[in-house]
Amino acid sequence: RAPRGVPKMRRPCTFLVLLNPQSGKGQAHTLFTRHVQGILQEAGILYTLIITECQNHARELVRETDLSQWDALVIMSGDGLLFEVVNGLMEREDWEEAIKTPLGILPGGSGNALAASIHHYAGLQPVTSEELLVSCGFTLCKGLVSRLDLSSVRTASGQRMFSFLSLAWGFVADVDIESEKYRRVGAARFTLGTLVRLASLRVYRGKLAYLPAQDPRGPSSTSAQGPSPQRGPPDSLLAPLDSPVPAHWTVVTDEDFVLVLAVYQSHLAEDLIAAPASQLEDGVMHLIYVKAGISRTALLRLFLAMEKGTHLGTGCPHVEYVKVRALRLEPHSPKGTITVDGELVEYGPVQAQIHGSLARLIAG
Ligand SMILES: Nc1ncnc2c1ncn2[C@@H]1O[C@H](COP(=O)(O)OP(=O)(O)OP(=O)(O)O)[C@@H](O)[C@H]1O
Repeated sequence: RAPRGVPKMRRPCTFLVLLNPQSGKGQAHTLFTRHVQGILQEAGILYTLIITECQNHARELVRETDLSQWDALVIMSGDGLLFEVVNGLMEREDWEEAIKTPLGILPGGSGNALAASIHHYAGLQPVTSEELLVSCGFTLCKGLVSRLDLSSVRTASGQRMFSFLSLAWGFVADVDIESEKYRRVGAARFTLGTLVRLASLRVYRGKLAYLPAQDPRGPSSTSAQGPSPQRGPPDSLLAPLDSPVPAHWTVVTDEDFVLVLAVYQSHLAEDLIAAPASQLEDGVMHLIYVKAGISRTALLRLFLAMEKGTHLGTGCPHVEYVKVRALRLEPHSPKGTITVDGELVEYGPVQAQIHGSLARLIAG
């Protein structure tokens, strides 16, 4: 039975499953057939399976399709394909309705942060790989639909995207992108990437400012808002990127960082619990930043503790953690990497604000 207040999907129901055959170790289709197909059939769930052929295939498909045919859109891949689907839905004229289509995730990638987060939110013992896939398969069959926060991210060229997972700059973003070449080793790619990056640890210069979630003035909007969006809700907390941040924001005095990470789910990967306190619809971004001066050993210890989600309680003086509703990052380093949901985006000034409960997700 569904807990009180949690909507359950009607039966029989029909899913559109979008599967990226290249995700993770390139075995997503086999994994789906072996571990998920049978569970869905036994649960009486009908589905149409579409194998994505290239980048943006899923994005274009959900932008154009008649969504009334489907009770849910299910993504079997890493987090990158879900990022495409979320943005495809937000690009539609009927975005407000479209983004309420229940989404489901089946881990087929090497990171699988959202899948691991859903498993964690259900209070289950941590599992990885195929066990996580089976757990997510059962979650889909239960069909309990939760609300999901999305963050609106804006870059200097005026690009706007919607993100369900993270915004990263510095160490984490570098590891995410540099470790793509090790994707064949699966989730271990991040451990490998972390060790390689630790050997060439560097400092990232820039300015960071944020609107704390506990703003005593309450959820105030700014008077100098950015351009009104064509699609999606207005970013009422953000000033234009070429203007100063609103006066009541907190401006971080340090300008030398090792990493800046805003995460809105508990997990950053199957075995990295970056924000253990995070929930699907807590209406905040969990901002974690590490100031320059941290030793390699301390940083390694931090990542090892992150595997258990205990890193924020280690008392490391270089680590700061704050819940925010909006933030702005202005890198000074001429070159660098910024990722949104693990995907590379335009490098330069970037800002984001959380939009609580905008999307829907099948979770436990
Ligand atoms: N058939 C395909 N061939 C190549 N790329 C594809 C295909 N289908 C989707 N893509 C693209 O692959 C990218 C990576 O997908 P995704 O992040 O879901 O998997 P992954 O990279 O294996 O997972 P993870 O991020 O967990 O490592 C996405 O940007 C997606 O658009």
